[in-house]
Amino acid sequence: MMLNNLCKVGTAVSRNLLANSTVRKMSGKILSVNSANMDEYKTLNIAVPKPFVFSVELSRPKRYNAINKEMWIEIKNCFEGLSANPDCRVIVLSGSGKHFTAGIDLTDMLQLGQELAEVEDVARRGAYLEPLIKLYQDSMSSLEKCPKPVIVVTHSACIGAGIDLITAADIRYCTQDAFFSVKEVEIGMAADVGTLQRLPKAIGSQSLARELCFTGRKFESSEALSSGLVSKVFPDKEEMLKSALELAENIAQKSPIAVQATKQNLVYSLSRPNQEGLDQIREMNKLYLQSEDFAQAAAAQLTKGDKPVFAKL
Ligand SMILES: CC/C=C\C=C\CC(=O)SCCNC(=O)CCNC(=O)[C@H](O)C(C)(C)COP(=O)(O)OP(=O)(O)OC[C@H]1O[C@@H](n2cnc3c(N)ncnc32)[C@H](O)[C@@H]1OP(=O)(O)O
Repeated sequence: MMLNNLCKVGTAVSRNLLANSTVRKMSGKILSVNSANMDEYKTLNIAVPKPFVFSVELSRPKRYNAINKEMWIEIKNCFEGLSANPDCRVIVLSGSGKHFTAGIDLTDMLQLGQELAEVEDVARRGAYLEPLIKLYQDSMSSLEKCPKPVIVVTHSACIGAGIDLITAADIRYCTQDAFFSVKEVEIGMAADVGTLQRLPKAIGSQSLARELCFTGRKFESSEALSSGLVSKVFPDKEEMLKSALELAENIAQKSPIAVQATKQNLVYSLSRPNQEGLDQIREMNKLYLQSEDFAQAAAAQLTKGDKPVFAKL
């Protein structure tokens, strides 16, 4: 394989020297989030601000982007659609209006309470709730399962379900005025759609994660930064979005095979022994090291040539 790869690198070196960019045949996959149906979402604004970069904006500004049932469903559909969309390599997730999100829509919850009250038997109420909780869990997990990196940018409030959402993303930025709260205990419930699983890993301190989850106390951007929940703090939303888009553009120019395999292996390795992570990446790379991307990118590094242009994936 090594010999084969070296040959490929050699071929790619000469190809790169002859032509700095390669035109690739485009994939003809059927997409769930493509330019034709991007406008169909009621609670999300979807745009393509840069090549291969999608922006997804929570868009219920009058309700502070409180997540109602429609938004839970749309988040899931959107990220599942983008997972399969070869035109999408990186996603920037933001919130419109005054706050990033006020968490779950509490009026939806009241409505749910009324619906449950109409079901007499406790086991049947449980059977009604179980698939709903599963749907909401799958909605948040769709960010983590999406093989494309998700950069989330939060401003002002990020509460309750907002923490479930952002901890399922890959990279988190916030503004100076941002504040956070794992508010579930305050509304009398244990967080059940991802925070308890992902927050301790995101910040690396079980002690702090547990304190935040048991108390629901509000914490500011400075503590989000020092704890590792976010990796950068910006003076305002405009600067944050600009920087997130630059980062997204940078990632989008790299081999989609390399980036997506990297995300998949990072996510896979998070909750497994190192050996299992190594086994998975070995299985993936025995295929991916034979791809044109590897040959092209390695050749460009070797010759200090122009940035390669990678085919859609
Ligand atoms: C299966 C279950 C899955 C997931 C469960 C997740 C649990 C959670 O998400 S727990 C967290 C729930 N959210 C909250 O407790 C947030 C409560 N709201 C606030 O703390 C504040 O409103 C704020 C978001 C910090 C904004 O403050 P401020 O800017 O001062 O505005 P307000 O005057 O407080 O509110 C204006 C307006 O918005 C309504 N509103 C706020 N949050 C929600 C919400 N989560 N759901 C529905 N509506 C919300 C608030 O009631 C006001 O409404 P008016 O009609 O204007 O009075």
